[in-house]
Amino acid sequence: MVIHQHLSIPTLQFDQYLLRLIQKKDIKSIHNHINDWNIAKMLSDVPFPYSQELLEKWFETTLQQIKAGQSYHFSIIDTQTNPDTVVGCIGLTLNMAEQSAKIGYWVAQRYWGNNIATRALKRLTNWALANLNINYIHATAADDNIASITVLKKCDFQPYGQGKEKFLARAVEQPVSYFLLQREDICPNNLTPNQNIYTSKEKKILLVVAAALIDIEGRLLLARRPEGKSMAGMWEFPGGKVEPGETPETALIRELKEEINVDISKSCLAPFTFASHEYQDFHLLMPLYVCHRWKNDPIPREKQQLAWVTANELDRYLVLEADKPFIPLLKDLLF
Ligand SMILES: Nc1nc2c([nH]c(=O)n2[C@@H]2O[C@H](COP(=O)(O)OP(=O)(O)OP(=O)(O)O)[C@@H](O)[C@H]2O)c(=O)[nH]1
Repeated sequence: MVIHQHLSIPTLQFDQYLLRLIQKKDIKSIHNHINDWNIAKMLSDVPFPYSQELLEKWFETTLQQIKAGQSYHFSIIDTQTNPDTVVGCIGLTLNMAEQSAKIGYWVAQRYWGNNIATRALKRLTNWALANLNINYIHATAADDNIASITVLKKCDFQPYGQGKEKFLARAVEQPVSYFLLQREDICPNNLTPNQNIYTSKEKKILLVVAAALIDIEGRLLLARRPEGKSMAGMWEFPGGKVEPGETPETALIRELKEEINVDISKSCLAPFTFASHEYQDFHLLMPLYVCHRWKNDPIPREKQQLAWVTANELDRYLVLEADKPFIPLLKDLLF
């Protein structure tokens, strides 16, 4: 799988609700909900009244953007009432050059007070930072939109500035606040408790082993940390912690089998370089081995995405901080 190819976009569930991509059959319901002054006045690009014709045009453009992998717009569905009951919408528009996305959402007035926006925002931001090629998500809220500002703060968005923006429904410029959510805000690279910790006077040292698997076409295998793990969405080299009683090589052979189902023998592991990197809570010491031979095609066994990457493509992948010094060395090796 290559990261700029389009993802298969899942349906994202939370409690009794789900987020599924917008569909044409939602138009009528969305039109009814959004044609409400209390909703329209808070959305900068929604006029009031909002004609169905204009909404249909927005739908067409948005569906094209979704097809092109440039945006992700979901209807929020309440599964307990009716599988077609739309209670609101939430959408992300990507800025590929900045590796960022802008998020916007609304919930129909009759469903207010159920914490739906907060839960939908958490669900979508967690998924997006783990699965899209982005580093941060930003949002804008009108300063009188106290409910939305509260939702953003509950979801760990940090305020980073203020400005003025035109709101179509109000036909005036409106003071707004800007908010930002970075990967580190939702999943810091914390140390998970493990026996493999050597205490130094300063920081605990964590010994991890990793492999650069290179195939016959000269491509390198990267794995993406899945949703739920610290630093979800960042790319890394397959591997893991050295357990008590293991050598680095036996640990790596075990990890590669567990994570990607490949069988490797010790003689195929060539020490290449190492990382010695200070994270906030621990100091990582990580030998990196190069390997050209193994048995079985790598398959993701821990819900992680895998990517075979050429030297030219390497810079597009957001790798963990400790791995950054590996990239120029590996490019030299692959070219
Ligand atoms: N496997 C691997 N880990 C890396 C790399 N770079 C890097 O900083 N690490 C760090 O080394 C540690 C690896 O531990 P791990 O793979 O066993 O554990 P994990 O955090 O994925 O999950 P877990 O502790 O819940 O099992 C993590 O803190 C990870 O952030 C890398 O290229 N490969």
